Amino acid sequence: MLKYAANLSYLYTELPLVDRFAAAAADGFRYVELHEPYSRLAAELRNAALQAHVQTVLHNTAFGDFAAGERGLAAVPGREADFEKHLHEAFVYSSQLGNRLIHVLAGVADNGSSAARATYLRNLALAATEAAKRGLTILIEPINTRDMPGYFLNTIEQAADIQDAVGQANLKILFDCYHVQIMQGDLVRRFERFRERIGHVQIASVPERHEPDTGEVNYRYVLSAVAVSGYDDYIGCEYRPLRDVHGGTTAGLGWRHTVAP
Ligand SMILES: O=C(O)[C@@H](O)C(=O)CO
Ligand SMILES: [Mg+2]
Repeated sequence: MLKYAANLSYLYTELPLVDRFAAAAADGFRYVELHEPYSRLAAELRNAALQAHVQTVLHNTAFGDFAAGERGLAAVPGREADFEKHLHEAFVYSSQLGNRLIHVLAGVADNGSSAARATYLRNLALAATEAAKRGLTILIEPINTRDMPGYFLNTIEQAADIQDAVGQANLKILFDCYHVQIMQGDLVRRFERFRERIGHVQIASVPERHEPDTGEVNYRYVLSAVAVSGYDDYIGCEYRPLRDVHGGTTAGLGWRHTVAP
């Protein structure tokens, strides 16, 4: 049985963030994930999760100045001190929320640049070393260049190369099927090939990023292959509900009965 985590940055956005924990629980989710928890006090979110009896499994390091185009800082030369602040903040929230996974955002940087690569390796080594002391796993996620032009990390192969260069066991790949399908395709074979390197999976329809029972990807097939592989980490439900217009996130959860093993 795969373990599904409701992404509270995309699902239940009809509600304030603290109320989304209870909404997810009411729909049967036992796990949730977040992009940026930093707009709320960690204690407030922890209480919301505790009261709803859901476990937070993942959050990201901060985007930074989103309006100015920042999408994280790990691969951005010259911003190491700011990256370290983001990392520290992520650890503080994880100690409050209890999640063991932190997605470190690479940021916008030229992935042909040796300075950006060196900065990324330096920051990831630091993040993985500090995370290991806390029993945490650091994730890196290839993101498609259509949604995030200029983002440093775009393919699973590039992520595996970075993983090898950092060489720390608690640095894993976040395999977001939505991004992988847009950039590369061959989802099942690629998942199987990199299976041992993957620490988290996310799903959404392609190309619209709605519920996984719409769009071009056959998630019934893909998720069955993931289950058969013995994958026992989480599946993040990171989509923008199409059926919001018909009455909110809950109305679009039928896919859990039709495509989810
Ligand atoms: O796929 C995504 O966009 C996210 O998983 C993320 O963390 C960055 O926005
Ligand atoms: Mg994702």
